[in-house]
This record gives sequence, C-alpha cells and structure tokens, in this order.
Amino acid sequence: MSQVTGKAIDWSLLRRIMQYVKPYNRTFATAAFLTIFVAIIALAQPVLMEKALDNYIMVGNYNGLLLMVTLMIIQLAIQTVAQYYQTYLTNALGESVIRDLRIDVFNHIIGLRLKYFDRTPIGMLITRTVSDLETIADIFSEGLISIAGDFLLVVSIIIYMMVKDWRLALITLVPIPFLLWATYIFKEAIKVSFQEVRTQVAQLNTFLQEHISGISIIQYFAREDQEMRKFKAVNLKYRDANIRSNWYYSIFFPVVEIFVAMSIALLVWYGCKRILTDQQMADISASHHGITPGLIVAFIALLNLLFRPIRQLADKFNTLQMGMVGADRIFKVLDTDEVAVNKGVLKPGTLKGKIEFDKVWFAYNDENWVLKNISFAVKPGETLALVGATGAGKSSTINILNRFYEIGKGSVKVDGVSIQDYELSFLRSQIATVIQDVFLFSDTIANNISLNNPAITREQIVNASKNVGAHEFIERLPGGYDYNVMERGATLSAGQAQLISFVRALVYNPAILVLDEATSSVDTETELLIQNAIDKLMQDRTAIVIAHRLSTIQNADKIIVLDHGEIKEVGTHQELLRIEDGYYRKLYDLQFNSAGIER
Ligand SMILES: Nc1ncnc2c1ncn2[C@@H]1O[C@H](COP(=O)(O)OP(=O)(O)OP(=O)(O)O)[C@@H](O)[C@H]1O
Repeated sequence: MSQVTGKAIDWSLLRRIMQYVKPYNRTFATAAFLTIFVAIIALAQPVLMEKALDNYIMVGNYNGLLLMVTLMIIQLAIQTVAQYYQTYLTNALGESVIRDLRIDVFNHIIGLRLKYFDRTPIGMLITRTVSDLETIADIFSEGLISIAGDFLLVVSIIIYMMVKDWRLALITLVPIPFLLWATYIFKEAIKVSFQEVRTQVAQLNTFLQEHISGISIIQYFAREDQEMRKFKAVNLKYRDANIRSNWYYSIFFPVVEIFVAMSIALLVWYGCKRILTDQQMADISASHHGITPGLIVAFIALLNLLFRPIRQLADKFNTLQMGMVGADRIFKVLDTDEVAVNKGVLKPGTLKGKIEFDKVWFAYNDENWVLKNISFAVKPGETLALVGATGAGKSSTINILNRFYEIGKGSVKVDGVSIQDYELSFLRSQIATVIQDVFLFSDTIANNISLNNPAITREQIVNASKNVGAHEFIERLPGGYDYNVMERGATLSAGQAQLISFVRALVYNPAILVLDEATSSVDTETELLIQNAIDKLMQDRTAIVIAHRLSTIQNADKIIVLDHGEIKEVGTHQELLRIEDGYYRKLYDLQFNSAGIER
C-alpha cells in the first residue's frame, strides 16, 4: 500500500500534481474564486429570510416583503449560475490535468526497457493509466477546491451566527463536535471498506481479463463449470465488499440527521425561551434588542447550510485520499528510470551490416549468465543461423543486438562501431526483427505493415507484399489492404500473419534482418510461400536467423550451435555434420532425421 495511507494530504505529492495545473492556472483561479463566491452568496439566503420576517412580515409591510422575495430569487439565480460554472470548471480542470498526465505516463511507458515489462503485469500498467488517473481528476472535481469551499462556508456560517448572537450560536452548535467525531469514525471505516472494494474490483478485472484471453483453453478442456464456480466466488466477494461499504453509509446518514434534529431542537428551545424572557426584559428596558423569530428561522436555514458540507466531509476526504494514493502510484511509474540509455549520436546514412560479437557475456538478472563468452562475426550479406535446444540463449543473442537488453561484458559491433555509439532509433531502424509471435494491431493491413510511417507509400507496401508473396491473399480480403485485422490477428491464419510480418520487415528495407523462424506448422502451400518470403527477405542483407527450417540451415553461411549460453560448434551445415558425436549432428538427427529427411 502507498506511503500516503493515513494522510489525506501529502503536500509534496500535491505540489507535484500542481505542476500539471500550471497550464490551466486561469481556470484554477476562476474555479477557486467561484468557490469562495458561492460560499459567501449562500449566506445571503438566511440573512434575507431574517430581514423578511422581522422587518416586513411582522409589521405587515407587503411591498418590503416583495422586495425581499425578489432579492432572494436573484440571489438564487446568481448562486445557481456560479455553482454551475464552478462545477464545470473544476471538472474540466481535473480532466485536463489527467489528460496531460496520461500522455506523460504513456510516453514514459513506451520508452521503458523490456526488462521492466518482464516483471510488470500489463493489467497493472493499464490500471495506472486509466483508473488510477481518474482518481486524480476527482481531487479537483470533488476534493481540494470543494473541501476548501465547504470549509469557508462552515467558518463563515459559524462567525455569522456568533456575531448575531453568540450564546444562541454556542448552544445550537453543541452537537457539532460530536458530529465531527462521528464523521471521523465513519471516514476511517469507509476508508478501509473502500480499499476492500478496490481490491475486489482488481480481482474481478484480473479474473475476467485472464479468462476471456484464455477462453480457448477453458473451452478446449471443458473447464467452464469450474471456472464459473470460481467466478461466482470472486463476484460474491465483490458484492459483499460493496454491501459493507454501503452499510456504513446507511448508518452514518441517519446519525447525521439525529444531530441536525438535536441542533434544531436546542435552537428552538433556547431561542424561544430567550424570546420569552427578552419580552419581559423589553418591558423593563425599551432599547433592548433580543432574539427575533426571524433570527430563529435564519438560524434553522444556516444550520441546514452548515450540516450539508459536514455530512459530505468524510466522503470528500476519502476522495482526496484516493486521489493521493492514485497520484503516488502514477508518479512511481513516471519515476521508473529503466529507460534505454541513448547516449549514442552516430547516424550514418545506412549500414553495411557487418556484425561482430566479441567475448559477450549477458544476464537478465545479476550474474546469472545466459550468454557466456560469445564471439562471432558475420560479414555483410551473410546469413548466420543460430541453433540449439530450448533455453540455449538464441533469443537472448538477437535481443542484445538491437539493444532490447544491455550486455554485461564484452562488445557488440555493427560495421566496426559499438552498438552503443549509434543513436538508438537509428540502430533499430537498421535492424528489422521478425519474431515468432506475430503481433498485429487492430488496424488496417496497410497500417500494420507501415506501422503508420507516413514515409512508406501504398506503392511500396504493395510492392513489398508482391515480393513476399502476400499480395494475393491480401487482395482477397474484404477491402484488401484496408481490411481491419482484429486484435492479435485473430481473423488471419498463423501463416498469413507471418507473411504480413515479413512484408513489414521488407518495407523498412533494413541492413540487417533478425528472424526467429516460426516452429508452428502450416500447410504445404503456405510453407512454400513462407520459404520464398524468407529467401527474399535475406537477399542482399545480413541475416541472423534462429533457424528451424532445414533449408534455412543448409543455406546459411555459418551455423552457431548454442548450448546453455555457450558456443559449442561453428561451421557450415556440411562441416558440422562431419563432426562425429557433435552437438549439431545429434540435434540434426533428432530434429530432422526422425522426420525421415535425407541429409
Ligand atoms: N526476460 C527474461 N528474463 C529472465 N530470464 C530470461 C528471460 N528470457 C529468457 N530468459 C532465460 O534466459 C535463458 C535463455 O533463453 P532464450 O530465450 O535466449 O533461449 P532460446 O534458446 O531462445 O530458447 P527457445 O528456443 O525456447 O526460444 C533461459 O534460461 C531463459 O529462462
């Protein structure tokens, strides 16, 4: 839980949030002014009531009464308009602040290193950028300004009452400390129950997200009933948490009503008693001014004005506190400094594609070396195939070339220059990476290929597709290149999605191609298409391929056999096959010979 728990206002956090208010300083100032204005103008109503009763009704002055009623209507109209603008502006302010913050958060997240995402659940980041941010908007719409306005109103009412008649005011306000105490207890109780509700919402969200994403597993294994039972349990907990929190409300509001009634009872009792005694005194001294019926009516109206904000105080403090917790969480994401270091400045026009790994050591965590002392060189235009058992370090090798992860020791050079000396986006623009798990955005085929790069024309897209052999099937889709693929390419076959990812790589015309060949089997026709596409992709450029296809391996200029992060063998297909008892030979026999393929 956050450090701000227990404190409604964390000033350093608030200062940071206020930085985001700066562009909207005028809106903030206007909203603050209107809040003060509304608090003060609200007081006019009881004052006018008192005057109407004492000065006009009691003496039967109809015209005077009419004037008072007119004034009350004008006051109400002004108050309504001011209140409208105040609510509108505070909401607009909150929404503008969170829009800017959300941009900052997203901008920060997309720049973070992959390492951060390895241990941060996606759901958590979505919660941060959506619901946690909403709580910050509430700081403005329901929290800060509104609490300040309420506070001002309460203080003004109390001062006004004291000035009018301090003894009557004191007696009437006797229940207030008790009410504040009850409010405090309520606030604490509701805080705990709110947190419980939020925990349960998160559980419900996670459950739904996971089960809808993994629906095929549930249906393949016919687990619907069991999962339904689990869902019912999660759903029940959520309901119970909500009921508990509502229960506190159903207790608190009647309690407030009792205090209001007590205040009014005290007011009427003491006020009327005073009116009676004052009348006797007035008989003695004609100049005596005491309590009037108008004052009692005004006090009743004032009490109503006074209790309304106190009744909402607990809620507002909680909103404020939730906002602070949300802000704290969001700033933690913003403070994550796991961004790729981009100190390189070199941006030569294009690269030739010479790759050198020199005594490279790499670990994802601490010194758990995943790659150990790896050295190899690939000449421009050559193809290097990486083979090895699962977990041998093949993906890790390609992930350090485009600096998704940083190496621990040694050096990686492209065209004789350390990859750290290149400007990062330039380096990545020169290396096209095609991974097995093809991701397609829910956008058109064309945009999925160009990735919305305006420099890539439709003609280039079509040419690349023709080159790769994807054009025919794209043309057959409804709308062709403007066909909108569903999230994760659910409406395209695995082979088709692969082909799209090849077109994507080709259209960027990289100097180096990094390819993780898909292991999933496709039909013979698609297999042929893919094979052709890979040949096209590798033409005239350096390629590092995590190879699963026999043809890729056979045609590679060099094959590196990795085992537990170490290079075991290097050579061409034929050279490696000649090593009796060699790793490659064994791997080859296991993978290909069992399928009856000739050497
Ligand atoms: N993001 C990560 N964080 C921590 N460890 C990782 C990460 N990715 C891989 N590893 C570990 O690094 C080692 C090498 O993994 P790598 O993915 O490079 O192997 P691979 O040869 O590509 O395997 P496969 O053929 O199964 O894809 C494995 O032990 C793996 O558990």
